[in-house]
Amino acid sequence: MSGDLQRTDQVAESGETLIEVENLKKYYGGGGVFANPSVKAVDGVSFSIKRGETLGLVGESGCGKSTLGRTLVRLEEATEGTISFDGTDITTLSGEDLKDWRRNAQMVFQDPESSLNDRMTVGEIIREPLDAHDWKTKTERQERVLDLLTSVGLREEHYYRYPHQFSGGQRQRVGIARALALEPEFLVLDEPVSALDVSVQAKIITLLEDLQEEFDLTYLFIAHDLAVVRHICDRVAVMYLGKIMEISDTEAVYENAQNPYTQSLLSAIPRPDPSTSSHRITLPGTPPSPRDPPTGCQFSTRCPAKIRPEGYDHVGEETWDAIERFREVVRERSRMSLGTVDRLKRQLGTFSAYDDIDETVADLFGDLEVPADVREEIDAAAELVKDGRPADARDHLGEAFNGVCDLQRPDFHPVGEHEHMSYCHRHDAEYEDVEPVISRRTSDS
Ligand SMILES: Nc1ncnc2c1ncn2[C@@H]1O[C@H](COP(=O)(O)OP(=O)(O)OP(=O)(O)O)[C@@H](O)[C@H]1O
Repeated sequence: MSGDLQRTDQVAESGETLIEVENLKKYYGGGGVFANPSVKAVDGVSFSIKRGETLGLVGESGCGKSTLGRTLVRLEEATEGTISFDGTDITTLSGEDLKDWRRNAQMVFQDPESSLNDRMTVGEIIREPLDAHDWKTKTERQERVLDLLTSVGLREEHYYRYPHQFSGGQRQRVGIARALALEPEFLVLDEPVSALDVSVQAKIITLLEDLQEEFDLTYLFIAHDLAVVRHICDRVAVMYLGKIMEISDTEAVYENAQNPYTQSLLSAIPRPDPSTSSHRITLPGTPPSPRDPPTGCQFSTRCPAKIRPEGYDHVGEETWDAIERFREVVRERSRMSLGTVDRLKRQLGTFSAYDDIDETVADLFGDLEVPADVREEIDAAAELVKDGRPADARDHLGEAFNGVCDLQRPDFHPVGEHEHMSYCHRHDAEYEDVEPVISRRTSDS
């Protein structure tokens, strides 16, 4: 861990920004009268990466990590926003300018199995980008490939072998050598070790760290594995449904998370020191579809610290929790056509047992004390569902129970030293802080 701290200090000392991302969006599809709504894979993110640092990007599957990484290296066109690389907005580059810039930013993919062309030798694979960019002479390219093979811990004689003759770890070394061929400054490492055995993972991580030092590289490190991220990254960004929820120095995020989503993610990791306080937070339901994200905070449908609207102080925590779950059921019903009911029931897991809405209501509220005003709204919504109008039921519940988290996008608030930022309404002075709310709600359950 001391090595990590040292590295953070070095980066902080240099402090020069290499990449500055402003309000970046990447939407897929949409457009046209009959098209489905677009998939909002990345939905307005802003952050920067300093030269020489490793920024980790974590979050559940489908939250937009790969799309963000691919957009940063222009494998995807941004829908909106800017990516300034060393002061130049690269979202508008085209032709020769784009080709020239591409040398600077490369990507290493998760699956070394499928990302390497099995009909080419390892040497050809690594040489390909050099050929494509007409890099120096043929002999110099050959020499460059031999140097790269050594740099990534392979041997010169591997030049004439084929990827299928290699182990997963060796193939990933080839992928890394190829990414380094044109001497880039920036690498997006998209789950570079997730497909490898644990013992091999450590070797590849060490290699990436050594290469970073040797070639002065800047990394965006995308990962599911929070332990790996903690080890290798100087700073971490936490993503949910296309949005960055929190970003700061790695230790600040792991030891002093401010955002309810980050706290939920981290609460799932067993802590080495059981004496430190932590609450296990179990998130209800599944993330909403990026085609139909919530109007307010992206995390509002599952947030353990969600702000209640005024006028409901008389409702107990458990009853309020049941209201939120009921809203989730109705929301899901409003999204599906009748033909997809069965598929949805299977997907919804805990909600799958509820064949009709009365049973759902009985199951969620049966044992609870439900004030009359709440009961009235729930019953009215249940009637609308029975009438085959789940969208009206959803709107009815919205009018009754929507609060600021449902209705408004939060700001990205500074929440501590080292440019620690978090996306949550609770950082507004008028609301109670995240921590006491979560500890109260999780100790009640
Ligand atoms: N080419 C595409 N066309 C349409 N939708 C896409 C496309 N690529 C990704 N998506 C959608 O965008 C969303 C974000 O996907 P993305 O792969 O970026 O997430 P991720 O966090 O990297 O997930 P994973 O960890 O599983 O790779 C998902 O809903 C995905 O289905």
